[in-house]
Amino acid sequence: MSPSPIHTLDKNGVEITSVGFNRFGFDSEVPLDVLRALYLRPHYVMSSAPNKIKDIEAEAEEEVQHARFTGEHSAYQSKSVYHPSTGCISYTTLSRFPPVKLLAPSNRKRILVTGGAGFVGSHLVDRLMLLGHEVTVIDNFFTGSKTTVSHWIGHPNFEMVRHDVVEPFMIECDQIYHLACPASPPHYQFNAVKTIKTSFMGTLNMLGLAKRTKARFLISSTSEIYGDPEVHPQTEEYWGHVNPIGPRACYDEGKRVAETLTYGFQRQDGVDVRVARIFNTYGPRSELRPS
Ligand SMILES: O=C(O)[C@H]1O[C@H](OP(=O)(O)OP(=O)(O)OC[C@H]2O[C@@H](n3ccc(=O)[nH]c3=O)[C@H](O)[C@@H]2O)[C@H](O)[C@@H](O)[C@@H]1O
Repeated sequence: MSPSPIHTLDKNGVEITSVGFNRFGFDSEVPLDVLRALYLRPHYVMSSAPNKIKDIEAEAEEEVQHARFTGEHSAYQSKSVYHPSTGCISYTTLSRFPPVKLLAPSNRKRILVTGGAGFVGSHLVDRLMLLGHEVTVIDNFFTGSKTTVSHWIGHPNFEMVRHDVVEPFMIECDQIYHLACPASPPHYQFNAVKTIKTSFMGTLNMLGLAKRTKARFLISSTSEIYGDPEVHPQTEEYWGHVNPIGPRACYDEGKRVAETLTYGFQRQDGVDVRVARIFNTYGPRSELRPS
């Protein structure tokens, strides 16, 4: 038999079922059991016992006790469970997230990922989140989709902003991964001027941010900077063979100028930079069409 619900009485012995008031056209009345559902359950839980049966029993008992105060509103609260054996912490709000490492604040980086809703970006976001960092994604969703990172939305370490990198973006961060750019021929040729503007202005804005915040900066470049190469395989010393006015130039030359900017900021301003020239990639979340 489940324990009887808890009733709170006022000084006249009348049960209190709500707080706030509804008068003068202003309604601030909230049922008490809804409020209790939000604040009564312990938010932070330590779990050292991998014993599943014990955990399930303890959780069931907690549910019963919680339901005595909260009636039908028992599932409204977030919870954080720390597992000392793996050093991970699981956060639960209304949905449950994969466990991420619990890092000491000094090891936890504030990381900005531009283009983080895209194919490569979303896998990077997964990795950084699982490692326990704080990740902010900015993306204009031109080719990316919120669904690629929707499993992190609501997580306390995750933020997503709809923003076009051609406009400046101000944030305090320790690292910047700059991936925002249309990457497949139909996408980058859709608006060639915008593509090269994104590469140039976007990279300039992100390098400016890296300079101001002293953030480490990585840009995802491309094997296309080699153009139509005369050397196979291409080594980093090879400078490429690019047609500057051809239909692919907006992407190829855009990434080349982005690399030039990146090394310019390194030489002039001491920005800590990395360039990753990505060759053809595919996998889960990539589009099922040739690119
Ligand atoms: O292989 C490569 O060379 C490319 O790899 C990735 O591109 P990928 O993940 O394959 O492509 P998408 O899935 O289209 O991701 C690009 C992301 O940038 C975003 N984006 C695009 C254009 C723009 O102006 N702003 C912007 O935020 C898109 O919405 C998308 O989320 C990198 O994001 C590119 O910078 C890199 O050039």
